[in-house]
Amino acid sequence: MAFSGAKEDGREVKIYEYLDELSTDLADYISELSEASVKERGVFAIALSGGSLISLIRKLYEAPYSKTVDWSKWYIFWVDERVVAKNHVDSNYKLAKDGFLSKVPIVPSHVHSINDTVSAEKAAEDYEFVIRQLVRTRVISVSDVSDCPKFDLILLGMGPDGHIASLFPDHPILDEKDEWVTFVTDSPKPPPERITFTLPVINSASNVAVVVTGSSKAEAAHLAIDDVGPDVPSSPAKMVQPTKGKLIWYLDKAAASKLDCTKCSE
Ligand SMILES: O=C(O)[C@H](O)[C@@H](O)[C@H](O)[C@H](O)COP(=O)(O)O
Repeated sequence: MAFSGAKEDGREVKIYEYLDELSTDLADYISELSEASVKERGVFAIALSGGSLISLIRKLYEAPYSKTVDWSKWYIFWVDERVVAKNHVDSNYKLAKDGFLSKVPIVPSHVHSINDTVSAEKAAEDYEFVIRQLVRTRVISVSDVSDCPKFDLILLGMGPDGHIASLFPDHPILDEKDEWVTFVTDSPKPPPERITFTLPVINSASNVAVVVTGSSKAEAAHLAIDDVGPDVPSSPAKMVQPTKGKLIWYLDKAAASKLDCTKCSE
């Protein structure tokens, strides 16, 4: 690892020279959280994003994790999903299924994808309903500071504009306080129709990891992580501030190249 540092607010920033190293560390981190959560609650509720994240968690289906992780206790959710059929090339479910879920023995009934036969609005409503049922049975824990679900782990990617999940800069849903899952029909990143967890849900998680690679994300990473003052473009990624949970940024050197830290280029 090139650099790992903790910020005053408890956030951790990890920067890697090689993607392979980042992927191994990420797999270590996820398997440790899974073990701790299974020990404490008997289950592990994890929410995935789309994009490059899925290939960056690939080490999880290799040894030793493929054998040591208790896959039967995993429950899978999506932080955001594109409103397309599950077999569509744009589907985050398909991406995760082809690139991860089909390679590990997760119980099919523990995989909670969206209803792909309805409108974005209805899909968001249905997904929130599913999550509410699972909060009731404590498959998903509940936050003791908000009434929000408390996922054991939320994995996020970030776009070059600083978006996370399907929460885009300056979009009114960044202010959503009541819904757990909402929808957009005007996403600047195609496809336009998506459902997404809201910030209160993301910030109620026990653990959040933002995994970012590539130089196109360097400026957005700087704006989200560094103390840049108020007069800067809106950054949804900067609004990821778990109330009680732990936040870790996993960056490669290119994505970290504009961070204000002296040791980052070591
Ligand atoms: O469905 C989506 O589009 C994603 O969930 C989205 O939030 C993604 O995580 C970022 O856009 C980063 O994607 P990349 O890592 O591929 O740049």
